Amino acid sequence: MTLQLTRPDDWHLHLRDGKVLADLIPATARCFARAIIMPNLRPPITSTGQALAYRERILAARPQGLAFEPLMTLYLTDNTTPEEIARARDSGHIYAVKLYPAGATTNADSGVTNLRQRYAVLEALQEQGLPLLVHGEVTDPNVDIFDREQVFIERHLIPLLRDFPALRIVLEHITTGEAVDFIKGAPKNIAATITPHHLLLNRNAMLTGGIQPHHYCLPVLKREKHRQALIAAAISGNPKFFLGTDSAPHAKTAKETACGCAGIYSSHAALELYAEIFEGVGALEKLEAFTSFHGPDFYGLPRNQETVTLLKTPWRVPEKLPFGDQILIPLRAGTTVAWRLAE
Ligand SMILES: NC(=O)N[C@@H](CC(=O)O)C(=O)O
Ligand SMILES: [Zn+2]
Ligand SMILES: [Zn+2]
Repeated sequence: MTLQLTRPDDWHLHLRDGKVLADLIPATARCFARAIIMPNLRPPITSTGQALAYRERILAARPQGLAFEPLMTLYLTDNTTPEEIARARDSGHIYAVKLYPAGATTNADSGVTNLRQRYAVLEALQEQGLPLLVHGEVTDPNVDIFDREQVFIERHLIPLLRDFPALRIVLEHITTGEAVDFIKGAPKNIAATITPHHLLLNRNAMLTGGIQPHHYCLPVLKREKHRQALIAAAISGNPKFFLGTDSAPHAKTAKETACGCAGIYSSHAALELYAEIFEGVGALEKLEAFTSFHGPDFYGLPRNQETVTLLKTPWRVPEKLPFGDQILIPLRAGTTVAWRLAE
């Protein structure tokens, strides 16, 4: 059995920087034509100049003969100016601005401390037509970690929509039924990405049989009923939901330690795993729109012209992958994946 799809794009990717770029890019470039490159480096990508330099480093590490195009983003801080947003827009290479509530996730300590004080910059985004990508979790220590997405929607996202009705917003890596319902009911300038891991796993995968650090990510995995709601959204054909892997590699040593960091690496098998999920619920005919149409349509970019082919050829995911001087443990390490991308 084979499946032909318009070449997809990854609308949420962490490529990191430095030596590891050369290890990471091939897995994405073999499959995806473009990817939104998240800016949460250390230090973060906060200026147009930094984003353009980072883009050059990515292009330099790109394997020969692969046409992969990185779509750059800026990291919103308390110091981002409206002028920087205009510069970003004019550069032609920056496609969005990322909001990390300060401290919400990996490398988010330079994030926004008070959204209400950033209204001049949000105004500029709305005017320039650049989407705001949101890590949608509150950091309030009094809010249970499993509720942080839902509370973010109530406290921050709903007021944001009201105050900036023309701003395009992507609620990244949604994890709850509440987020699905919110997105479905929101105006058409609001969309969401869904990761393979949140479609495949519930929180048992992180907390049974001993703690499973390679299944720890943010927003944290949720209950089964939320996973079911995400699957229903992904296969619904609703153009507000599209592919974003949030593939977020960390060295094995940084995951398998006290205070291990958040992030799951999936680029090595991302499209294959989405196919597995859609096939599992008898919805393969809905896969292409989710992987290849809804994202570019939302961003106002052309859909890709070429196609990719998935073969029903089971293969075994390696136990580990190279990551600069270190190694990383990929999602589904050592297990079989049913679909394989044709070379
Ligand atoms: N998703 C994660 O758990 N981690 C991401 C950051 C993010 O996307 O929130 C990372 O950069 O490692
Ligand atoms: Zn995030
Ligand atoms: Zn991410």
